[in-house]
Amino acid sequence: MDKEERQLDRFVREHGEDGATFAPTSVEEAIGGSFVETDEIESLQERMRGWLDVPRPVHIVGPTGSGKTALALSVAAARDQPVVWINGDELIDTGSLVGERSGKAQYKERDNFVRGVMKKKSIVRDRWVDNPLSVAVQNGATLVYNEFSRTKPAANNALLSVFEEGVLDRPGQRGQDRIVEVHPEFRAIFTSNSTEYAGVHRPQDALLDRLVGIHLDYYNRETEIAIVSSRVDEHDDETIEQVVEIVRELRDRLDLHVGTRAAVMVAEGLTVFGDDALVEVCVDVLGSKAESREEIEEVREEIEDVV
Ligand SMILES: Nc1ncnc2c1ncn2[C@@H]1O[C@H](COP(=O)(O)OP(=O)(O)OP(=O)(O)O)[C@@H](O)[C@H]1O
Repeated sequence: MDKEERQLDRFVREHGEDGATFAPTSVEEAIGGSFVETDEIESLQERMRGWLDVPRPVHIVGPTGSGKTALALSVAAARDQPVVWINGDELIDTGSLVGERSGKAQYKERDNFVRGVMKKKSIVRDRWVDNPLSVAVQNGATLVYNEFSRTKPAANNALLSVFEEGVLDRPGQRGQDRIVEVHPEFRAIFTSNSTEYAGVHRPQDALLDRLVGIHLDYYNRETEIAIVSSRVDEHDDETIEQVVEIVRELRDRLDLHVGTRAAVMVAEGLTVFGDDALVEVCVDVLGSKAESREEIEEVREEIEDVV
């Protein structure tokens, strides 16, 4: 294998034949456990499924750690179609959504034009790599575009013609390959964080105009108890209920986003440090959100008061 062949071989091993990476592949993989469905969650899933059936893309907006990603993946996974995942990022550009030319592909041609004399010819061409959006629209996949408002609006412009005209423009492609038809089974679910969404990352109105927006708050008490007990099985019901009560109370009192993830983490901490360490465990779980020593001391005081 020469150098170029080795590079190509490594690229294919890392990215697959078409260059696209898809991760995570299931809701269980994304949340590291089984997905809990309560009445509250089922009713949200039903609402999302209804809009996807219309078909309209769905945008879930909610605070950090409230369960947006898990919910989006659960609805995507329940459709009998492949799921394609994109994580929004400042560095994403049009090419990383719709495909681009990436490296070279080498093809070998053998000519046997004089009997017994073999001529080998190496042809090197630009290699076209489809990326998640172009893979999803062509294969009728359900696209889950997590935190899409972190991507610069200019890159997300590629989505406008997908929803409006049912075609995807791949500017790096030439001729008739440039425009691809959107597969009739293609659907899209977007998530974004309520604080970021309202701030500097607000996506262009032309895109928001084409999405149905479903605003999530933190789940109700019953759902949070069900989620925490599904994630940490070492505790009795009473301990789980206490953890959820404390987290919900801190959520109201503190000027921090205290999501369901925090409740799961507190329950995990108690399995290691024991129930007597409840205050310390809560301080550690919320500690990374406090910006100064003074703030963490205030957080500790509130925790002690609540516990
Ligand atoms: N229905 C559910 N079943 C089981 N666990 C869940 C469920 N919903 C949320 N969780 C738990 O809560 C955590 C947070 O959920 P998720 O990652 O979906 O939140 P998010 O709102 O997307 O967070 P972020 O804004 O940080 O991306 C998950 O890691 C998982 O532990």
